[in-house]
Amino acid sequence: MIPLNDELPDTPIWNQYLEYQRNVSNGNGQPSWFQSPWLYVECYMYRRIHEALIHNPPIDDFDPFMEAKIQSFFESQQAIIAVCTYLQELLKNIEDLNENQLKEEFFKLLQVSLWGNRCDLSISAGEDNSQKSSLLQSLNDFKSFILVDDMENLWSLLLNSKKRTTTKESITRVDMILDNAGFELITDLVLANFLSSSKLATEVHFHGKCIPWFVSDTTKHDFNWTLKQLQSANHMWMSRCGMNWEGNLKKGVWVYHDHMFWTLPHEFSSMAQVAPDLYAELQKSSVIIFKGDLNYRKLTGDRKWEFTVPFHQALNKFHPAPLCSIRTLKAEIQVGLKPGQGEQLATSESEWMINGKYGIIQFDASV
Ligand SMILES: O=P(O)(O)OC[C@@]1(O)O[C@H](CO)[C@@H](O)[C@@H]1O
Ligand SMILES: [Mn+2]
Repeated sequence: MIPLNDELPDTPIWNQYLEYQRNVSNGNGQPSWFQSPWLYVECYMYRRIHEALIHNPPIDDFDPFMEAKIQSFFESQQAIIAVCTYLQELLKNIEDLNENQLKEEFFKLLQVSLWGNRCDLSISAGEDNSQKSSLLQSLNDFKSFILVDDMENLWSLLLNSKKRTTTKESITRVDMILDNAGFELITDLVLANFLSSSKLATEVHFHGKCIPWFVSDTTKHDFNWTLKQLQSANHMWMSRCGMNWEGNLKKGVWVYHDHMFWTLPHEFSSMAQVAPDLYAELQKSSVIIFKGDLNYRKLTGDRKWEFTVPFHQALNKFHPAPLCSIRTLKAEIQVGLKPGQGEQLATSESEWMINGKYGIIQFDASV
């Protein structure tokens, strides 16, 4: 690993982090691909690709993963139509739903967003990994693969907040730390639309990446491209979604943010120190939803925790607001399991932590 040699705002932070890695390697030589922590070297690789491009105008804003992301979007077309159609049908009578019905729909869309996280192009090394079938019919079959299910906690928080939101001024703000573009992003936007339309949230703030990242992660360009694509689709409900979502952004009930911290190698327990402005922004949130596996690795510091360690402990004092991780398991890290749960899974399925078949919706309330 060598220092970065470009002039981006995050360059000094990356180079300081390299120094830090040199110091912690305890004289075991230079930080390097096979010796240094995987989280660091993997992030570094994506940042080095970006550096190579930065040095080569006019392709300095080229996204080498754009083609794969676009292809994956089109390959998921049928599944996208299915969720957009489901949402639009649901919105027709959302005002008439009672509390239980609303909760049932919320749980469904949370699970769709969870399984949407299977579609990531980093784990498949850029190969096709799109959603081919409609997820909605399969949710019951997948239920037993949810290893930690804190959907009730998330629901109670949002419902209580909605009940308090009687005056016009009170705000329920949901922040979504986005992961992959393509089908997963659509499922996140569908969930956000449901939250806004049911008034479970008065504001939704999305957070994307500043540079191409882990192949399929959402950049501002991907976000805008997706909305335009939906709008111009030859399908009524897809295009309705695209129109409404752009409308929400224009009205300011939805806000898109990016911050360089999301493309640094740091674990989130360093955020308050490394990016105090972002930490302060997240403190305004009623609940933060972290999508995906990489965010889970950064939430827990990518450490080899015992499976039964409480999520709160693994967060290592990262508590800007109540938060919830929604991820399918693709990296060998998991906390907050019941005693024996992890060991049992390991005996029946050696790849349970890395094959994306299992998922969690894991909540931490305390600030
Ligand atoms: O964050 P995501 O999109 O859910 O997953 C990203 C990911 O596939 O990338 C790495 C492999 O390259 C793993 O850490 C992780 O499983
Ligand atoms: Mn990703």
